[in-house]
Amino acid sequence: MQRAFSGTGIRASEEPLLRAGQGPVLMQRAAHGLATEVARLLAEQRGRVYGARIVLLAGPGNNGGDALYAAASLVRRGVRATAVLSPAGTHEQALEAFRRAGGRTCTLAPEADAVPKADADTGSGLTDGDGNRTYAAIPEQDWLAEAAAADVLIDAILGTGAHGGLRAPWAAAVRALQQNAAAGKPDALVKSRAPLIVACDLPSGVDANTGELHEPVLRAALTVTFGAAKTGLLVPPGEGAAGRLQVIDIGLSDGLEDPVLRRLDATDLALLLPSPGRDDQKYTRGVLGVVAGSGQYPGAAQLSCAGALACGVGMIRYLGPESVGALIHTSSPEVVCSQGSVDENHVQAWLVGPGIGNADGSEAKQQLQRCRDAYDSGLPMVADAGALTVFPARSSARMIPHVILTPHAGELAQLFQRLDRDVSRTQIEANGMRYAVEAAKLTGATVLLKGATTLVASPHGTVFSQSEGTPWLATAGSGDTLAGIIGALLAALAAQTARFSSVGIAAEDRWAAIAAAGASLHGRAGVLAAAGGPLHATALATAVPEVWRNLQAPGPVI
Ligand SMILES: NC(=O)C1=CN([C@@H]2O[C@H](COP(=O)(O)OP(=O)(O)OC[C@H]3O[C@@H](n4cnc5c(N)ncnc54)[C@H](O)[C@@H]3O)[C@@H](O)[C@H]2O)[C@@H](O)CC1
Ligand SMILES: Nc1ncnc2c1ncn2[C@@H]1O[C@H](COP(=O)(O)OP(=O)(O)O)[C@@H](O)[C@H]1O
Ligand SMILES: [K+]
Repeated sequence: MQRAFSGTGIRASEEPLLRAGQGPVLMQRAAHGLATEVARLLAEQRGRVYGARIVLLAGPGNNGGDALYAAASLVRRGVRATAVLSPAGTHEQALEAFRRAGGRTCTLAPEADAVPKADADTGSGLTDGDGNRTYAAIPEQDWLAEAAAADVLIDAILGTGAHGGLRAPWAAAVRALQQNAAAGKPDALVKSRAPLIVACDLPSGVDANTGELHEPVLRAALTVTFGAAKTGLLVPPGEGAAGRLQVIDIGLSDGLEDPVLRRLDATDLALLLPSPGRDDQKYTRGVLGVVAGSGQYPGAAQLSCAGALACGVGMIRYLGPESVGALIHTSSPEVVCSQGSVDENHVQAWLVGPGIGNADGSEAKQQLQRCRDAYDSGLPMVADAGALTVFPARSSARMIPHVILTPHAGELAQLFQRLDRDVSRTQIEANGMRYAVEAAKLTGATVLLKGATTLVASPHGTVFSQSEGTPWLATAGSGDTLAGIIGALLAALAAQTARFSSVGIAAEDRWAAIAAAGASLHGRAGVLAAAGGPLHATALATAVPEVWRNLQAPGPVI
């Protein structure tokens, strides 16, 4: 399981080491990790490290220091490196090491434009191996051209010491880089693509604690982060700016306290996903009741049932209009369909809401009543789509973590409105974690906020984040399938607390873990079904069993 910590938490864990004079050692470990990852990237892209070109944007703090030390070691491997320095100052020892190695520098002008000044005491670009001036400066303005021609651009302007977004002159410098990239520079004759951006510790402008973006932010292909993952790198929208995440161990693990969030990995899924035992029969494996679909949206019911069936649910009891039941029977004859009431159906969990419509007709009213009855039954429940418009009706002082709400950002904004809290979709998209956590606290329910990174907040404060999917999942019916997957896992796993404790998840957090496992399976199924190309929701359920099989850890060879 991957764990993420707040930037402040990670800094606190560094404190005792810093007091013990270990700061330089930590920085060397960080720099070594960064240099190794950049070298790996260069080797992948170019076939070799020697002769590559990098530009680093080195801010005034330790973040810039990390990158300067890393670049110094890359220069010693034959990389041509140019550091753009902050007028506010630079980590002196790291700069010295960089210059000694033969790195080139220029310093941004303090005013709010991107025009840099060549370092005052250089000019001619000379280097000498043993004198004081062991570096060369680059002429004014040239750093932008140098950046465009580079193989890798290292963003080391701000790290965990950042307060807010980039200020002048860095903000202007980053905007200038972005404008160049948008205008199609660099010259295609020289280089076929823009430099790969590597963020040192985190992309500058991403809030390490919340994942909020303070623009301008350079979108990284790779983020090399030190000590542990910062929360902001595993939640939206920060994760989208960070690219691939590589965590470098710098020896902080002893000081790290409770993580802010967790991410289930393939091993966790293999341990958590249910598999039938010899003595099982269909009722013990979990029966899922489904209240979904309407004359207007029959497909949502079919997709939800298909998602649940793909997870090997013991049985589905479907409640809804006869016409929808007939359709479900055609695509999934194993589903038991009726028009009965919730009370008449014995199940382990309910999935309510996909495609029930919001019209006032008697059919929709009946479905909404079934949703309420399912809630009143006190059984574990997934409330999706249409059910989110009636539930929860009021802010609840009760803890109901067994109720899993699955809104996307727009639906969460509506939910907040019903709770007399004015939060817009845009605000939720800018800081998903804050609002998922707040919604879980307000409702007492488990809240799964859908998106490229899906967050699951338990009302007890635990947060999971999953991001295995593909943008191809943004297609109609994808969410219905997800609801079915989570419903099936809920029916099978709700009572199996031991399974969760075996992977370090408290019993009270198992509802959130079930939702997170569902999101992970759904994302993986999306990647498999899309295979790099388009995806339609029906293909998702079909892909789930193969994803599941691939997750199972190989058994012992007897
Ligand atoms: N503390 C440690 O023991 C270690 C720190 N490491 C590195 O050090 C970084 C943290 O270093 P620092 O605490 O020096 O902080 P930063 O390097 O993030 O930057 C702090 C400096 O930036 C300025 N600044 C803050 N916000 C700004 C803004 N919005 N616009 C412009 N300037 C701004 C501050 O005035 C300060 O001078 C980590 O991200 C990591 O890269 C690593 O070397 C590992 C060990
Ligand atoms: N850009 C994206 N990248 C990865 N997954 C996405 C992206 N956009 C949406 N998804 C996922 O696709 C699903 C869409 O659900 P939803 O919006 O409810 O669709 P629908 O209501 O049409 O079924 C969610 O699981 C969400 O996490
Ligand atoms: K950075």
